[in-house]
Amino acid sequence: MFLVASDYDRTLASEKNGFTISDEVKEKVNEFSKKYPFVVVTGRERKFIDVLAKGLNPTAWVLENGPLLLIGEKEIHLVDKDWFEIRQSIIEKLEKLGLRYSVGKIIIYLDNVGNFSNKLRFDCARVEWNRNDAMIMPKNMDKGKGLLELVKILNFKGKIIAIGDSQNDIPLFNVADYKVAVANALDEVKKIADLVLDEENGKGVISLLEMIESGNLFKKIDIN
Ligand SMILES: O=C(O)COP(=O)(O)O
Repeated sequence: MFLVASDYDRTLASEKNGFTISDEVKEKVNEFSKKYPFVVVTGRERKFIDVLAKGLNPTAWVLENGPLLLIGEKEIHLVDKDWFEIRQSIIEKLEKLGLRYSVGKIIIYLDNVGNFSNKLRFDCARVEWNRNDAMIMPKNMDKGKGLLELVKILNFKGKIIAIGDSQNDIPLFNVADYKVAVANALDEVKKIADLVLDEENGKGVISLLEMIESGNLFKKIDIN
């Protein structure tokens, strides 16, 4: 038994299409998800996914980089109440720094703030990067922790195959049994992957799913 956990931006969907998922990738994932568990593990908020990935029906979602699970219409928030006080104090600091941010149901997003990385450090929160964009989130949370909570809820006990491209996928790779990087992944992600695909973005995901369905992946690895 295995489960596929896939990142969204620059993995399922490409920047070229403004991160809207292509029909080809959508159809493949929807068909695959009827046979095997397939989870999208993304930094994105639900409101963007509802538009960009309209019609995509994976087994479940891990959103906001870990703390928000979506199974069917059931939303589960993995967060302590005191986080919202902490979040408010961080927002005040961001205001003082004059940085533009947006707030999800749980986490804070900042785009294009690579130059501020040394100012974006907090004792009471974790800052996760996706290239130049930052996400500020509860300290004990990341994509890997969110996925492990989901797996418990689904009562899934098999192996995890993860696919991704960026820094925030590294904690996801850390909980996976087999790690796959798309061709457009950052070098630091490719370095720790078990398999680096020749194809970029959604084409990479399709080729991984085809390798699984044909049994070719399991000739290379013992994951069953
Ligand atoms: O950074 C984001 O908002 C989403 O990115 P991800 O799907 O690559 O995690």
